[in-house]
Amino acid sequence: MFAAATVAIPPAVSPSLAKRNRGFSWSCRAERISAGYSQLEVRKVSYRPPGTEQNLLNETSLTLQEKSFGLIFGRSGSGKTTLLQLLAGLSEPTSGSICIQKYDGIGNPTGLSELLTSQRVGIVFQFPERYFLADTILEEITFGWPRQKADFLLREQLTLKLQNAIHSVGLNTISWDEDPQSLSGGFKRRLALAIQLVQTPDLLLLDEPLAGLDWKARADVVNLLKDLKKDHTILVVSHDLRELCPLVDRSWRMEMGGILKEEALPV
Ligand SMILES: Nc1ncnc2c1ncn2[C@@H]1O[C@H](COP(=O)(O)OP(=O)(O)OP(=O)(O)O)[C@@H](O)[C@H]1O
Repeated sequence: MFAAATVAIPPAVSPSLAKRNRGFSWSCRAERISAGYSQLEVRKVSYRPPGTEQNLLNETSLTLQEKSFGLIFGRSGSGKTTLLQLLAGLSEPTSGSICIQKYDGIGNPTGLSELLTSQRVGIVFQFPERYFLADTILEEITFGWPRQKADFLLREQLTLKLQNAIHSVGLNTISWDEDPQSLSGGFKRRLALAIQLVQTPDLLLLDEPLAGLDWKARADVVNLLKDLKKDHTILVVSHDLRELCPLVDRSWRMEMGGILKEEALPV
């Protein structure tokens, strides 16, 4: 199940977005070359939904370096989507933490780790197109953008990023006046990705990005993810291991009860 009501809606633009753009950038290429790298660190995260008796996740840990592609696979109901929801800040871990840690060129941590905030994460849930709300592509992407006069600068920044996002998902050949529902399956997924990319997330989470697409659209989305991987840190939950295998840098199997083990893809 996916908490899909948020799918088509770009995360509300908050002051922390502007702050993030002025401050630390996880994806700063120059810094990475001269002074090491940053990575996502999920540290012994357990999760028990309020009012329930059982943990859905049990001391889940993983690390994923910036600009890497991670894939989590495993049986239905094992807790994969639950983990993505925690990473996106939609629920809070019962224990453990989710951080970004910087390292120097020889792998020593530099400074304190920072908690991963929801403003730094973009998430595309399964079947995102089911939740498109607007009549045009432009309205769909700008839905939820600040409308107040005082937010003019923020809107201007988002507009600049919009061009990049549209270009990076290959939607630039399509009129922004088109109805999102008239797009092909593959282009609907592109639109869902563009909505998230406008917010320049440090981490992009995708839940079953190939689900429900025909073979052509699946190949298109795989190629798109290959391109996005050059500039983004991507963590995917999927059952489509064979198609995604060439992109994967690290993979984990989730077992029932939310137990995560690093393991090569069984393909
Ligand atoms: N809020 C909740 N309260 C209680 N149980 C929940 C809650 N949310 C999810 N679950 C249960 O937790 C388990 C893990 O669900 P989750 O959707 O994370 O699995 P999944 O591995 O993503 O499955 P799939 O591959 O089918 O998408 C399921 O048994 C689900 O019914």
